[in-house]
Amino acid sequence: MPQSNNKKKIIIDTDPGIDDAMAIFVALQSPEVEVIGITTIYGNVYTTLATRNALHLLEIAGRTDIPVAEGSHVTITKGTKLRIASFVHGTDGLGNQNFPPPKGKPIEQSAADFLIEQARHYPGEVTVVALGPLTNLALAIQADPDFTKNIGQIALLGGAFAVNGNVNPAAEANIFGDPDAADIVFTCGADVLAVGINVTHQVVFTDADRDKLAQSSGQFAQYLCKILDVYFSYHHDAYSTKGVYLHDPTALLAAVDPSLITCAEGVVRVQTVGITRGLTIFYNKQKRFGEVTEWSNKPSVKVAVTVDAPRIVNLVMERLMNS
Ligand SMILES: O=c1[nH]cnc2c1ncn2[C@@H]1O[C@H](CO)[C@@H](O)[C@H]1O
Repeated sequence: MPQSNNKKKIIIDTDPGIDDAMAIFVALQSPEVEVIGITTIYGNVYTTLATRNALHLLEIAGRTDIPVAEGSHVTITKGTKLRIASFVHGTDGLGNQNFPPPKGKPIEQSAADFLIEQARHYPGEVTVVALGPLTNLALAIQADPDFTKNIGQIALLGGAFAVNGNVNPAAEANIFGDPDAADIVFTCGADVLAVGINVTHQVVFTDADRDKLAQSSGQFAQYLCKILDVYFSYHHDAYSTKGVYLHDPTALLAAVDPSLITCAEGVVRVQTVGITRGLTIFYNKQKRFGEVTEWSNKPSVKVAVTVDAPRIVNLVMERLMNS
């Protein structure tokens, strides 16, 4: 597919994952977007499998021109006790389909080095859409003092702002995966947009939507219908919603078209210890506190507060069916 220069350059940092696969396909089908790379991380699966799945998805899409850079296998504090959500996505991360291994290989560069290099190469132009724990971004921020200036935007799927989490009542899965990294990203001073489950839980892809997708001859539609079963079963068991949450496609589309959401601006800090580890606390700057707090003098970020869910579901459907 020929790429023109006025497209938004996007790197997808991802742990595929069924809704990650949807987001990747939607991105590849979005005329406003040029996917310049995929970086991988643990979360829905371990990093090695995330890399394998990213390469596989690009092969399915016929887009092996897009580089895949493998990310960290451990948290920013070198933690190895990772929480892997195979119960949401299947043990292979893609609905227990046991696809053959991809032919391609990741590039030599690490995810963090790739992020640093691309941000430096296209200053102010690259959007990172982060769909997993934020370790790679935190590593890039720590390794290169210019990264936060060079990066255009960090649009992340993470957090549960003033609602319960999905790992436990406090924490959302991506932030819980590496709370220290998340706190580094939220306070780094870059243009950060957080799309949390307070918003994505409003974007439901129903059983009827899936039936419609199944009737389409679109190649991405057909592929996704094979892998979606496990994701639907999990949602039927865990929630009383008749459908699945479109977490990752919502974050991707919000980064591409900000008119799909409204945001509040303020400072976000992340709880890194204790029973509320992974909790995201947003300070709206309405009260001038008498004393210095952990939120004082920290840069503001944007947090999504409302979403045009019908328009997102339509966009996802349209782009997957026309493939
Ligand atoms: O209940 C859950 N536990 C762990 N991970 C989940 C759950 N539901 C969805 N996700 C995964 O984590 C991100 C959203 O938090 C999404 O990427 C989704 O695939």
